[in-house]
Formats: sequence, C-alpha cells, structure tokens
Amino acid sequence: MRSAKLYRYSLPMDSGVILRTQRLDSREGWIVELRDGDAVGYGEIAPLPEFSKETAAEAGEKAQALLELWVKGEAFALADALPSVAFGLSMAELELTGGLPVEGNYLTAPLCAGDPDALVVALSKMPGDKVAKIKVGMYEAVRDGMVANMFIEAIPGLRLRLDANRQWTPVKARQFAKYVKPEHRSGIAFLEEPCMTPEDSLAFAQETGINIAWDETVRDEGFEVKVEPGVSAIVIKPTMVGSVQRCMELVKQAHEAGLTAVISSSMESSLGLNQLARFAAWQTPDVIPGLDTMQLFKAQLETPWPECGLAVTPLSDLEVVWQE
Ligand SMILES: O=C(O)CCC(=O)c1ccccc1C(=O)O
Ligand SMILES: [Mg+2]
Repeated sequence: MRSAKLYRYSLPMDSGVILRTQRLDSREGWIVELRDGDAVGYGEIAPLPEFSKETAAEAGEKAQALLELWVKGEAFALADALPSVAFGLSMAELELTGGLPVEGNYLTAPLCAGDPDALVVALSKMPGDKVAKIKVGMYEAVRDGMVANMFIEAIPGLRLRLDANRQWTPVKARQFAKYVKPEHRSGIAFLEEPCMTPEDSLAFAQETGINIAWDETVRDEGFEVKVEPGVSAIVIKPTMVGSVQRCMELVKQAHEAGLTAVISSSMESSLGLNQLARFAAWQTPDVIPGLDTMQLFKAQLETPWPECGLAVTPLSDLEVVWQE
C-alpha cells in the first residue's frame, strides 16, 4: 500500500546571504515523504532563486501531480520533469527502496564567501587532503589573484577550488591569472566557470595553464561530458541537474573521460544536504564534495548536519500541504 505526503518548509537564512542580485532571507521548499508498507523515503524539492529556472510554487504543483499518480501505483515519469522535482522524487524513491547507502561524506570543502581568516582556521582543522573553495569574480580580479596566491603559499599541499560564476571578461580573467604565480597555478585544482562563455573559459585555461571546471555549463541545453584541454572537473548540483539517475550518468561519463565529478549543494536544507553527503560518499568516494552551505542557514530541518549547532525543526512541525 503506497501513501505520500508533501510538506512545505521555510527556513531562516543568515542575514548576509546574497544570491546574484537578491538577498535570500528564507529558503523555501518542499519535502516529499513516500511510504510503501513499512518502508519510507524522503526527498527535498527546493529550486534555488536566481539559479533554478523553476520557482518553488511551480515545483510544488508538479510534484503533487506526480505524487498523485505514484500513490495509484504508477512509476514517476521524470524524463521531462523540472530538475528540482526530478531530483526530490527520485531521491525519495531511492531511499524508500533502500538504494541510498547510509554512510555519508561529511568532509566537505570549506567555502569562503568573505573572511579569509575563517578559512585558514577551517583548513587547519581539516584532516587529510586540504581542499577549500573560494568565490571570486565579485571584487577586483587582481585582489582575487592575490588571495589565491596567499592561500596556496600559506597552506602547503592545498588544493584550491575557485568559482567565478561566469563573472569575468577575458581581460579580467587574464588580470586574475597574472597575479597567480606560475609555480602556484597547479595548486588550483580548478577554477569554475571563469568567463561568460564556455569558449572564453576554454581559451583562458589553455592560455594560463589553470585548470577549469564546468558548473553552469553542465546545466546548459545539449551539454555532453567530453575530454577538453584544461578542463579537470564537472560540478554536479542535483537540484539543478535532475534525477539521481541523470546525476549518476554524469558521474560515470566524467570518470570515463578522466574528469573529477564533484557533488555540490544548491543550498538544500540539512535534510537534503545529508542525502547529498550520502550520495557523494557512494558515487564519488575519492572526492571531497562541495557541501559547505549549512553556515548560510539559521535553522536545520529534521536531520542534523554533523557538528552544526543550529536548532532542528522536525518534519512534524511543518505544514502538510497534500497527502494521500
Ligand atoms: O560548490 C560548493 O562547494 C558550494 C556550493 C556553491 O558554491 C553554490 C551554491 C549555490 C548556488 C551556486 C553555487 C556555485 O557553485 O556557484
Ligand atoms: Mg559554481
């Protein structure tokens, strides 16, 4: 006997969270609960404003329509579903059927969105390989270059991930590269999406010897994983990419092409983030995932994130918007 519930959540965010042009005061999304006999599975559907194409309202409506069919015994038709809906429903089904291993990789790459000193502290506590992620492209490219240099010099063995979110013109990208000493360039594991177009980013990688990674490009129409000079990784954000099956296919293609696949957050709640940590441990066991986004929240949801002291709202406190 199948049954399902759709919960609505709204979680307060840290006051400084800015997404592209807008401040994000609260994170809005849906949790699906699937039941079949004694088995239960959860999934999170939370389009990210300014990044996802769909809104939370649209995703909620589509999810409900698919859930209505599912409780009647039909399979989820996810091929044309909105990415966030495809991800949440497929994840809930995977958990329901016992397909998602319990063990997670909670050793995420510390994310620096502002204070470099906080990052030095986080890195000094990090066991094993030291990997960190820094957002660039928001201020002067020259400053970004100096910050990258400084970290690589200060922390031996650091593998730095940088992310410009397509902010630079080729000229600005070159200004950045000029300030990263040639002997330090290999300390940059990759720079995500330096330029506005993939063509300019590829040219930048070849010109500078700095490896790049695709993130936004992975979600572009017609994207295919391929071997390209200067490209070392693809970043997979399941909420923006789609079903777990599609994400697994991308991981497999990346590995076949000799690329690193990095599972990364779209600022899911602690419930979704925990599932991503489990997904990452399973699908990309040798790679540190990009999941350091709990620091952007002021509350957790249902499943606590390790070592996060924020209060946890249980699912039972949420509004159930639909159930059958
Ligand atoms: O990838 C990570 O390490 C953290 C997540 C992250 O940077 C991110 C989170 C939400 C939206 C966009 C991005 C991004 O990679 O640009
Ligand atoms: Mg990115």
